[in-house]
Amino acid sequence: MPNSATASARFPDGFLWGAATAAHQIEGSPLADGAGPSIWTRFAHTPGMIVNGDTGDIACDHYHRWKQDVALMRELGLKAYRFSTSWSRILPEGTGRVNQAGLDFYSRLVDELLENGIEPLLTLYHWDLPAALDDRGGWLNRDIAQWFAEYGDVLYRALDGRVKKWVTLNEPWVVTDGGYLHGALAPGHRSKYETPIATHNLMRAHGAAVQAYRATGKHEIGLVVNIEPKYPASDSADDAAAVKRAHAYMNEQYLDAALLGRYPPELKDIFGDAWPQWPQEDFDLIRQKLDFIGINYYTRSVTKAAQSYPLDAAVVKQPLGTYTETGWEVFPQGLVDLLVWAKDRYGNIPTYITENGAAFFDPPVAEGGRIRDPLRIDYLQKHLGAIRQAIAAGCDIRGYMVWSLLDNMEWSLGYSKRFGIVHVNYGTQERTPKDSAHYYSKIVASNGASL
Ligand SMILES: OC[C@@H]1[C@@H](O)[C@H](O)[C@@H](O)c2[nH]c(CCc3ccccc3)c[n+]21
Repeated sequence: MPNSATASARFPDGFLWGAATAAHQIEGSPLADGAGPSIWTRFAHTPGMIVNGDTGDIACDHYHRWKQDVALMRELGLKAYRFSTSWSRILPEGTGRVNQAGLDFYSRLVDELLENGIEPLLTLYHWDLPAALDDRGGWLNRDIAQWFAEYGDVLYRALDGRVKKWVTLNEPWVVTDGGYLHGALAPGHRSKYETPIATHNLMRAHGAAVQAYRATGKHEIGLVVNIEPKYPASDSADDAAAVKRAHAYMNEQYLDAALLGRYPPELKDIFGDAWPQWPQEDFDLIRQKLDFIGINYYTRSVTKAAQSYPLDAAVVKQPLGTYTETGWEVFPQGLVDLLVWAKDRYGNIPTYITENGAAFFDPPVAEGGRIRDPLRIDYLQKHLGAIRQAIAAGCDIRGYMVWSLLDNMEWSLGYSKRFGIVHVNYGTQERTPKDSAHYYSKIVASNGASL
């Protein structure tokens, strides 16, 4: 809990306060103006994959309402906006022919952001792989490193300078664990052999895209990972070993590859004969100097040894814990612990909290358009306090992007979970700032002093 030192800590001048979204979750119109389908267009139209049969065909209709959404960000006083571009809007076949209408959409969005004093943070890949590339093996095909670099290069040449903070990948761990091991996310594979291959090609593609940026880009590029602290359920040796495996698998695997040029040794134990030995030149490609990292933090996992694949570990629900609608424990101390861990392991690289937020059941829009979401306000307050503690502990945290600006399509959970600080009525597409939006707006205006 905060002490006199941390309570007096403050957010540094110029701290970048913003909100985050992702293309497939808010845009809708996935095939408009020459865009090609992504694996999420396919996955959502595959019966049984998404709760209630929801799809991203309309979502928040941001593809048409982008100007009003930027005006909303302006009203909230946001300093930055983290969004992702849809690879298959830009390159409908994934490589080769550029769809100018797709590029124009993002160019107009960036100009509108800049005209409203909002800094764009652009994520190249937030899970929506072009279906045409999945047909060619997708993340299982080593050629994807060049395909991804080519895609990045198209955007760098079109937008660098207006966009000064670039992100290659959003959460490679989720892409592989969800898309290739457990199958809950597109492309819905379930293979312990494919998972490490997808991991390695994602990281090779990350490296190739950073290399391509260094050839023409004049600003900053980084990687976004989701990390989740693992705490032992007991002081038994088995639980300690389970924590070690879970921590290596989720928290160390991708940052070690990108920043240290190696995978944690536990991965070989975890995947056994499914863990390939990769050539050194792959790590030379993967390990590229980064200007920053993005950390997406939501919760922690109290972990015990248990029969499970591949970790032989299980999460232990906390009887006295507070949980969100997605079943994640509210545990802000975990953010402090992990930021300090990352500082010590990777040498205090500039860090943005690129996602943090919660889904709670929000009441319907009350008279006068008010939506009371006290649990989300409490969640944000506690986690912003944790960031302030981490800064006081010496972590170089440069900014915070709340997840999410808008209620949106929560992947396989469809529209059943609402993470937005702004409510979306999917029938009318009306946006209504929740109490948490007004709370966050004051935080931004006071650089966290009103926390
Ligand atoms: O689930 C809320 C958000 C998603 O809407 C974002 O697109 C994604 O970047 C994101 N990552 C996480 C944490 C990792 C995670 C994702 C999905 C399922 C379980 C854990 C939470 N979220």
